[in-house]
Amino acid sequence: MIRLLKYAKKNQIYAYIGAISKLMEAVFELFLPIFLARLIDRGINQGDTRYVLQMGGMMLVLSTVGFAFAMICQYFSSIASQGYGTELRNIMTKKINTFSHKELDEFGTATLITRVTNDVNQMQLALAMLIRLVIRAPFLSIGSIIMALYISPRLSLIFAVLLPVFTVMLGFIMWITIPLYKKVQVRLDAMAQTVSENMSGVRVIRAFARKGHELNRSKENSEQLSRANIIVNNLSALMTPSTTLVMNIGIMIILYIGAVQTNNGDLFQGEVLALINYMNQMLLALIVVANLVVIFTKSQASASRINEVLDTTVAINNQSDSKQIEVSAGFQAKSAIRFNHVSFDYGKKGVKALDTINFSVPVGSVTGITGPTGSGKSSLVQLIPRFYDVTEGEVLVFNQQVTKYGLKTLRNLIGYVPQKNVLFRGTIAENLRWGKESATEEELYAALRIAQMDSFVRELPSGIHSAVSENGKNFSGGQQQRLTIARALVSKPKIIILDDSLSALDYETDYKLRRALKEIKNASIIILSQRISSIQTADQILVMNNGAIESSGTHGSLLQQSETYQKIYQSQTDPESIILKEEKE
Ligand SMILES: Nc1ncnc2c1ncn2[C@@H]1O[C@H](COP(=O)(O)OP(=O)(O)OP(=O)(O)O)[C@@H](O)[C@H]1O
Repeated sequence: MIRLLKYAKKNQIYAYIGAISKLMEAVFELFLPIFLARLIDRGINQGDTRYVLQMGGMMLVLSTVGFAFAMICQYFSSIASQGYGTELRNIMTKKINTFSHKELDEFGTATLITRVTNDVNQMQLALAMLIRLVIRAPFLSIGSIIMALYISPRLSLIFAVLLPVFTVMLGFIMWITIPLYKKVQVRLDAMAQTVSENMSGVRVIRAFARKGHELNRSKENSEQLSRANIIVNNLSALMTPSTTLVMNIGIMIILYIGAVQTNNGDLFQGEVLALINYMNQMLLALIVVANLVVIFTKSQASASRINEVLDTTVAINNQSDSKQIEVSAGFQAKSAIRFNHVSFDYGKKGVKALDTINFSVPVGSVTGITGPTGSGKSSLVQLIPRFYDVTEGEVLVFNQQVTKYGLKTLRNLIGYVPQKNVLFRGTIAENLRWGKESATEEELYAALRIAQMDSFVRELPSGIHSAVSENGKNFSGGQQQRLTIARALVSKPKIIILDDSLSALDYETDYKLRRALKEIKNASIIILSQRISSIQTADQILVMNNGAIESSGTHGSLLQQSETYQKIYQSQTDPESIILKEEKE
C-alpha cells in the first residue's frame, strides 16, 4: 500500500495542506474545554458577566476558526485523493494496454474492471482518511491526556486505567473483524465477477435458456456476500455499545471523584466538565484510529490487487517505434511473412498449440489457411502482429524479425480482422477511423467499397455518420463482419489477415469481397477459413492439423495429395457423404 503512495506525489502539496488544516482544527478543538472550564468556574460561579462574554466569544472564535480549517482540509483532501485515484486509474489503464493477449487471458476482463474501479476507489478513500485522520487522531488523544494532566494530575490517573482497557477492547474487536473484512472483500470480488460475466454474456445466457442457472449463481454469490457482511457488521456494531459503556463508566468515575474533590475545594466544577470532555475526545480519537485500521485493512487487499497488475511482467517487450527506414527497406523483400521453425504454447508446458511451422507468404499473394477446428489457425496468425510471442523459432515480416519492430509500426503494417466482431458505440465513421484517425470520408468509403458495404451505408439516412450501438448490435452478423473488415482496410495495410472473417457472408458477397481485396496493389493477404470456397482461388493453401502444417499447395494439388483437405472439401460439396457416414454409424 505504501508503494502506491508514490502516485499521490503529484498532489502531495494538497495532501499536506489538508493534513495540516486538520491538525489546526484539532488544536482549536483541544482548547475549547479549557475555556469552557474558565467560563463556568470564574464567569458563572463568580457572576462575572463580562468574563462569561469574553470566554464565550473566545470559544466562538475558536470554533469558527476550527470550522474554517475543517473546510480547508475537506477541500484539499478531496483534490488530493481524487487526483490520486485518477493517477492510479491512468497508470493501470496504461499498463493494461501494454498487456499481450497472454496477460489478458490470465487476468480476465471482469477482474481487471473491478481492479481499475472498486480497488482504486478504496485506495482513494484510504488516502482521504489518511489525510483527515492520521495526524488528527493521535494528536487529539495525546493532547487530551496532556490537557487532563494540566487540569488535575490525580484525576488523570483514570485516563491511565481507561486507555489500556479501551485499547484492548478495540484491539479484540478488530482482531476478530479484520479477517472477516478480508472475506467480505473476496466475496465482493466473486459477486462483481459474476455480474460482469452475466452482463457481457446476457444474449448467450438467454439463448441457452440458462437464465435460471445464472440467477441461482448470482443469488448464491449475493447470499454469501450478505452472510459475510451480516457477521462482520454485527461484530463491528459491538464497537459502539462497548465503547459507550467504557466512556460512561469513565464519566461516572470522574463525576464521583471530581465531586469529592470539588467539595474539598481541590477542583472546580468547570474543570470536572473539561476532564469529561477530554476523556471523550481521547476515546473518540481511539475509535477513529480503529476505523482507520479497518479501512487500511480493506485497502491493503485492494493495494495488493492493484500491485499485481502493475507488477505484471509483460510477455511482449516493445521496441521503439523509430524503425521506419528499416521497414521501408524491407518492402523490397520477396516475402511479406516468413515463419522459420515456429513453435508456440499458451504457457502450458508440453502442450504445443503450434509445432515447427515453416512457410512464407510472397508479397502480393493470397494465402488460405484451413484445417479442423482447434488445429491452430488463429494461434498461427496471432503471432504475426505479436499478440503472442513464439516459444521457439522466428516470425519475419518483410525480412525483419517481428520482435525488432516497434509494436505500433508492426501493427500499422497489418490489417487484422479477428474472428469475433468488435465494434464500438459511436458512428460508422468513428469506428472506421480506428484504422486511421485522419482518414477522409473518401478513404472510408473506399474501404467500405472493398468490404462490400458502401452501397448499404450510403442508403442509411445518416450514411457514414449513422449510429453504431454497443458491440454493433444494430447490424447483422454479416454487416458487422464487413464493417470490421472495412476498418482494417482504411489504413491501407500491406498485410491483410482475415481470421474466419467471411463466415457470415453469403457466397456471392464473399466472392466479390475477395476479388476486391485482390485489387489492392501489393497487399499480401491471409484468409483463414473452414469454407473451401473462400480459399480455393488462393495462391497457396496451408492445411493445418494438430498445430502443424500437414500439407500445402494449391486447391488442385491439395485435392490430389491431402486427405484432410479432401475430407473438408467433400463435407462441403457433398454433404450427403457425411449424412451417409452418419447413417452407417
Ligand atoms: N487463449 C488461449 N489460451 C489457451 N489455449 C488456447 C487459447 N486459444 C487457443 N488455445 C488452444 O490452442 C489450440 C489451437 O486453437 P486455435 O484457436 O488456434 O484453433 P483454430 O484452428 O483457429 O480453431 P477454430 O477454427 O475453432 O477457430 C486449441 O487447442 C485451443 O484450445
